[in-house]
Amino acid sequence: MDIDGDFADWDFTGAEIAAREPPRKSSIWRCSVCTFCNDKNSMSCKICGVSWGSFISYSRPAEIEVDSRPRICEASKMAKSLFTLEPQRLPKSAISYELPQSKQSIHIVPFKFDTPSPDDVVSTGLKSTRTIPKVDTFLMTKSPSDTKGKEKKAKHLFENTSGSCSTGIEEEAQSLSENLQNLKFEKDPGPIKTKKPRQKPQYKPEKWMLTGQELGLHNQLNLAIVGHVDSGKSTLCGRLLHLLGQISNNQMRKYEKEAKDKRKGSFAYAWAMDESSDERERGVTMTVSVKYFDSKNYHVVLLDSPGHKDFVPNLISGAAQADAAILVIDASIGAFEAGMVGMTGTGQTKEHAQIIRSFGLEHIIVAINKLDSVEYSKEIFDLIKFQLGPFLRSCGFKESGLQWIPLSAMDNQNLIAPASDARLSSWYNGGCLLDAIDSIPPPSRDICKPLILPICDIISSRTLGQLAVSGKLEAGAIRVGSKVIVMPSSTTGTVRTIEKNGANCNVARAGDNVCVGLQNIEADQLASGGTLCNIDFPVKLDREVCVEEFTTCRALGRVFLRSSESTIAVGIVNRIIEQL
Ligand SMILES: Nc1nc2c(ncn2[C@@H]2O[C@H](COP(=O)(O)OP(=O)(O)OP(=O)(O)O)[C@@H](O)[C@H]2O)c(=O)[nH]1
Repeated sequence: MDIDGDFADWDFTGAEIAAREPPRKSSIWRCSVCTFCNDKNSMSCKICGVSWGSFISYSRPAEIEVDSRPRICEASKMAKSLFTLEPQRLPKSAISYELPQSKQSIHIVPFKFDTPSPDDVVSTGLKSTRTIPKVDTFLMTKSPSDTKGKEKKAKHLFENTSGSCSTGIEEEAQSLSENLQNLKFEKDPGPIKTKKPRQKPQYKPEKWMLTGQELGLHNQLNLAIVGHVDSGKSTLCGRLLHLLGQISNNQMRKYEKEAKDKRKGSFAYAWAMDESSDERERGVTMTVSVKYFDSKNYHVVLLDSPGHKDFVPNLISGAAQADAAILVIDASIGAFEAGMVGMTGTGQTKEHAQIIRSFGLEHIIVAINKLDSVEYSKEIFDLIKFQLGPFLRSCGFKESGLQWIPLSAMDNQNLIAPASDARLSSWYNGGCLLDAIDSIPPPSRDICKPLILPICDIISSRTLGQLAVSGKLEAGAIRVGSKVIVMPSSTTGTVRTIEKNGANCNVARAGDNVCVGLQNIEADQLASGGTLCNIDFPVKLDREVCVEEFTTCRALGRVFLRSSESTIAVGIVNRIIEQL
């Protein structure tokens, strides 16, 4: 696979990275992301801009045992640093060093965290600003033939400046030379011999697949609810469902009583979403909980995601199914900051925003919650907007894709109607949360393409039969009796039942979240991460993971690499190369 994206040291082991981090007493420090040797006085890396200071604010990394040897999970630290960059500390323009003796100048372009999203790159042709000019930044070259000359050049710079100046240029030249020595050059494998991509026959959708969209019946909006742990996501969802009649008063009274009996009275609304006893006991969402309500414009599927960092993989499976998101921010004192950075670098606000943008989501409602705990302060609302806005824009969200809604889920302020509390209504006269949801533009659906249903979960239920899979239809349509092929096991089966929005139905189309009961398939032929496909149009494969080129199917063209419980790289599949 040829993968494009933002990568953070994912090709090194934690121990290797640890070995490379210089002791602070040295005259240089080596950037753990790009390995560039920086002057001791530089607070951020001159190549990639990662802040040295951001590493030291973390507590000592956990040691884990691998093959009976202790290993330090430094990769996790590196990844965290990506999400805790402080933009104002990055060098804003290219840095030029004049080396007077050699009459040479070195021009270094700073790292910018404003890479266009994969969607922008593909659909608008935008390019990342984080490119490094070949001629100027010779340290980044990997061609062995280039290297000899450039190594000479660096040594020459070092020799010419050594001992003759005391301005830091000597150290700079030394670090250049060291950087060259530390680069490992792989033998150039030469051009890769590839087969031409297989020509697929043209797909023609059948009539029954199209009707829903043509009649305008299909306004489903899959809405992921994300945000730092305890920001109030489940409470917000529970409140909305109760206000919109999806939870009866009787049911709500039952939740209140049960929560009170367990001394967790404040979690009554969250209990509507967190249904497992483990989740209720711990007061923490662990899996993505799915509920529905109807707004003026949409049939909304709420995907309440876990906020705790241990459950980010579950959040990813929720984000993968979403069309838009609500990012919930806790406005209470200290909580917003914890979500952004946290004392131990565990703030999930940034990571979640990155993840949802990487899944191509363009519309995000920032719900600034718990304003009741700060007297509905306009200053706090503005401050959060001021601090979070630039970060969201740097992730690739456009101004037009962002909506900022002040609210209190607990006090029912500004959820489905304008705020009644004068402390909020005195300064806010914009729309409520439900208006913001209705103003999200309708998502486009690939109904006219062959079926693609990535499998999120394998489930067994009485109504669906012994074997069923759940997930969101990314493309095409499916109906009871459809023959499907399961990839990567390449086994065929028949759709026995379809469950959508908790009820049985006969047809489901792109955009629907469904549970599909299957027959004539064995359990060991199904796995999460696999894909149900049209029998004549299976996804291309050369090993046991289902991917498609991004331009063909966005959902199967995205790649996330996670290590030590952190997202360390995101990217897209540009090309699937079949080696001869
Ligand atoms: N004061 C105040 N407290 C709130 C509000 N919304 C939620 N809470 C409280 O915040 C705590 C956490 O709420 P949850 O809804 O479980 O938070 P969460 O984000 O779903 O938690 P995870 O899914 O575990 O990350 C509970 O004690 C809630 O009562 C609010 O608007 N105001």
